[in-house]
Amino acid sequence: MIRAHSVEAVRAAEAAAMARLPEGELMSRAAHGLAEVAAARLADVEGTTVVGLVGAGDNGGDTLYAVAQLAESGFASAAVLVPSAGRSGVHAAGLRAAESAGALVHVAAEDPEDAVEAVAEAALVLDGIVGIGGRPGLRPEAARLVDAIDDDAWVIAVDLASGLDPAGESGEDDAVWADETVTFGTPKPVHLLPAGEAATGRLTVVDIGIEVDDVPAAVERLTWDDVTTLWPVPGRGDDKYSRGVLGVVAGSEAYPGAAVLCTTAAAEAGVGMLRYVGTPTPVGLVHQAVPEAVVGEGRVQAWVVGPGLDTDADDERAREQLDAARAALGSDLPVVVDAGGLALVEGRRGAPTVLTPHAGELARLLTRLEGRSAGTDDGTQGGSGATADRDRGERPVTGPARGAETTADDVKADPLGHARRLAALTGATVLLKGATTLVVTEGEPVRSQADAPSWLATAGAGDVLSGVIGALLASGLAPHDAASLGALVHGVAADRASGGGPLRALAVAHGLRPTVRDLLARGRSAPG
Ligand SMILES: NC(=O)C1=CN([C@@H]2O[C@H](COP(=O)(O)OP(=O)(O)OC[C@H]3O[C@@H](n4cnc5c(N)ncnc54)[C@H](OP(=O)(O)O)[C@@H]3O)[C@@H](O)[C@H]2O)[C@@H](O)CC1
Ligand SMILES: Nc1ncnc2c1ncn2[C@@H]1O[C@H](COP(=O)(O)OP(=O)(O)O)[C@@H](O)[C@H]1O
Ligand SMILES: [K+]
Repeated sequence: MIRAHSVEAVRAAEAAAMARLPEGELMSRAAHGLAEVAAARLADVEGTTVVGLVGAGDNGGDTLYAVAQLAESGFASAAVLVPSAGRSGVHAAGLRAAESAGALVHVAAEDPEDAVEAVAEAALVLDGIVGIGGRPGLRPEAARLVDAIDDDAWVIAVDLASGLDPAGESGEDDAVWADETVTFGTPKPVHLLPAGEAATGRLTVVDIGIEVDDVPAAVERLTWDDVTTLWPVPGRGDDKYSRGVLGVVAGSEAYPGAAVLCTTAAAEAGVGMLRYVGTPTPVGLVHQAVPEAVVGEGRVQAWVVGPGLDTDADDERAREQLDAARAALGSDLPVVVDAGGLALVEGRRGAPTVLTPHAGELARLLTRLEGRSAGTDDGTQGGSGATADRDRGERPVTGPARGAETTADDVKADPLGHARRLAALTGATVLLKGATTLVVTEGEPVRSQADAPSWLATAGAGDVLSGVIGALLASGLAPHDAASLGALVHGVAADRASGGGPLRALAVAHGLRPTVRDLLARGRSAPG
């Protein structure tokens, strides 16, 4: 698992490490790791010129020491000092080190044209304008230099791409766009969250000796190794019932295919048994495509409610299906709620729940639920029950006044904030789908998965995801694990099925079995 820590947690760990290490040791380790990555990359791009953009804080200090090391190694190295205070505005000892190693120094405040020219000529740029002490956005003098970076230059962000919000909460257009980020000690939330992930590029963590293993993460990302740990593997004593039965209420006369995709995915994910509840057309299709499924209600351990469900249909069979959907939501069993099922969500359920909206569905659900709670005194429905947990880097749930409309664009501009609002309002695990899929459960570190190719943005892919998560819930996984593990495996299956080319949802579903098999085999063959 990749674990990212809040700025506050990093500062505390840094203070603890500094108390037991000689002065300057942490920065020296950071700069050394940075310079090694930079030297390797200069070899890759066959470049010789490196420029460090140096800001006012320790991020600039790291960069100056790295520039010094690169100069000593024989690269044509320069430091461009960004602050308006010039030389006196940057890390003094770092500047001395760079100069005595033979690096050129360009002071933007004294000769802006010369500084721009130096930046434009670099094959490799180290962005050391700001790190975890930075406020989002770039000041004009910094932006001018960043604009001068050659399109072909390789950009390494020092700790994080300057201009991004280190907490990854707010999106920021005015930031460095890095090919690569070299961070220190532990990843920061911005590296894993939609607001900063794209501008972060490839991420390397340099071990500088700060200890965060026992510190709660703000954001987590499951990796392939976690499949071995978390995936429910049957034992000798198991039978189909003990492994977990999944009930699926999905598909309709209008959208019958969703039932096939969802049940196929659950079967491919290896669920113990499947029960399917639907109207005649999807029932016929599920019979054909998934002969393993049993049609009709019965005892189950978890439900999937909603893929392809038509909540407007009102013939008798559709009404029966909707009754089954409402009964599942009203039960004390775990439920994955997707698509049409989201329209049936009335607030908090008293049982494990995973809501799997995309941005538009999340916006509609928030608008409806917040509208309903407008003017009531019920704090649990309005989101005011959420508290800040600074250790986890979480912030209080904030948002527009209750009852205001939320749009899909609002959600896309702040996916994490909106997923948190829905989680606070419903008490459910909220899985917000997208290129980066967020899984938010109150009291848990956010999980952020980015395993899928963009080809996965195709109709029906969400129906497949709900089937995988349902299978995991039925086997007894907690909602937070089921949702994030489901997203990981769904993304990896998609990546393999795509192989760089087009993808259809059914191919993702059929790719699940070999994907899980290979990920489990990988764990078995891992050393140790
Ligand atoms: N933690 C660790 O274990 C270790 C941390 N290390 C390193 O320290 C870094 C943190 O250093 P830091 O605390 O000095 O803050 P930093 O990010 O350099 O920025 C603050 C300065 O920037 C300025 N400024 C702010 N916003 C701005 C903006 N938008 N645009 C322009 N300027 C802006 C602000 O000036 P102000 O505006 O307040 O006058 C202030 O002077 C960390 O990221 C890592 O690289 C390593 O050395 C090893 C161990
Ligand atoms: N740009 C993207 N890159 C990777 N995955 C994506 C991207 N956009 C969407 N996805 C994924 O594709 C799936 C789409 O699901 P959804 O929107 O519910 O489709 P449908 O409702 O048609 O089944 C989700 O798993 C989502 O995370
Ligand atoms: K930086």
